[in-house]
Amino acid sequence: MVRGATPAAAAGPEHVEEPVAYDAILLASFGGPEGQDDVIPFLRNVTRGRGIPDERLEEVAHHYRAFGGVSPINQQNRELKVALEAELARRGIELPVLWGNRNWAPFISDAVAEAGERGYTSLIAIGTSAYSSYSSCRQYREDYAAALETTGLEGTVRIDKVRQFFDHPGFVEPFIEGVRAGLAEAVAAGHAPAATRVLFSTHSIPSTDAAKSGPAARGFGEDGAYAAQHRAVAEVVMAAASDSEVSVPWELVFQSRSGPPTQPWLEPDVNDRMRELAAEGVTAFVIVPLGFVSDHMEVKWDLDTEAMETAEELGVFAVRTPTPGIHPAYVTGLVDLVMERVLGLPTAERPALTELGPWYDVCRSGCCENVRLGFKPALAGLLP
Ligand SMILES: CC1=C(CCC(=O)O)c2cc3nc(cc4[nH]c(cc5[nH]c(cc1n2)c(C)c5CCC(=O)O)c(CCC(=O)O)c4C)C(CCC(=O)O)=C3C
Ligand SMILES: [Fe+2]
Repeated sequence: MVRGATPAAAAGPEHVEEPVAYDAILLASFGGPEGQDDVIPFLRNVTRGRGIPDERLEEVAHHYRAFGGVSPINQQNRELKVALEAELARRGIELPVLWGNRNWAPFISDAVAEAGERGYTSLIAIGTSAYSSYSSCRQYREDYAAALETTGLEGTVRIDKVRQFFDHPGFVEPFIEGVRAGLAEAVAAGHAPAATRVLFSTHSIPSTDAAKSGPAARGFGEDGAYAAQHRAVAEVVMAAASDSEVSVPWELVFQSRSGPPTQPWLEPDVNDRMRELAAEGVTAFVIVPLGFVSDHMEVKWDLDTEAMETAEELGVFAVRTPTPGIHPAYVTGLVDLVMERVLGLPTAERPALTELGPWYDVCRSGCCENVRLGFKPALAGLLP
């Protein structure tokens, strides 16, 4: 329900829900392997039912193998959990944090089973993904529904989720600091603003997923809310991080594409674009992992390894700016996102740095559907 006739509320569908006295926070993430023997079973979990070609699986396995079969993501989530617990304690908020993953132990269903054992009946989920798309939003909502089914807790435990937080100041602030520092480095290395590019990089997704991202009724165009949200956040970051007299051009690029070559995914690829721009005379790149919350494998391999090799090959300057990780602004922001639901804050009191937000507490019907995989039950969404 919307309280107060705020312009945002008046303009669109209801964005905010009634307050709820949640019992616990469900920190939900992707999960990753923690040893060589985990790699293939993990990749089978990730690609279940998707027909990703074996060559690609081998290729991805190779990325993990190069790091001893260990993805950094689980350790990063353990650290995030500890940081959230510290911030909750500091603010005197008595909400335990349960952590579970989509593709590796501890699984989301393990965390939900534990909630059931402890007698919790309402959970507020934080998915470690900021934007709207099937992979970054709806699939988590499907996982919550599946976890309640697996554990037999349907009808006993309620799971809500915090809004997608792409434009929440706590998520955006670390990127602003990173771009400011990255631009300063490029200048210090003697690169002119006109010969410098800020490349905001995010996970490529199939064009069909992009088109379906966000509520259809809002008409985000062929790349959907996913691309619109990234562009809007990039504008905010550039405005806040740039010197008012000097303007450095920026672009949105994509990385970590998979799937068959015949299937269209969002482009351009970060490496391809670096090559084109270098040929046009660009000498410095500030690469911003805008689509990622922490330095997991997509960042460590696709940016820190591959994109840096591309830069070396081209003989250009490149710096990769930090992800939010456990930046205090991000951790505080995540707790704020939980508390706006506990308190049932009206739209006008919910911080959002772009005109696209604050995003919905409950996703609109049909939002972020996957036309390739078909319909699966999902929580925290309006029914058709
Ligand atoms: C939008 C998006 C995010 C959100 C950004 C975020 O949440 O941060 C994300 C996160 C992640 N993706 C990850 C890993 C993988 N993603 C895969 C496959 C895919 N991801 C996709 C999209 C996304 N993925 C898509 C459309 C596919 C193809 C499958 C399909 O057809 O729909 C595959 C399978 C092999 C391959 O295809 O590459 C792997 C191994 C990891 C873990 C990294 C680690 O271990 O540290 C993380 C955090
Ligand atoms: Fe992925």
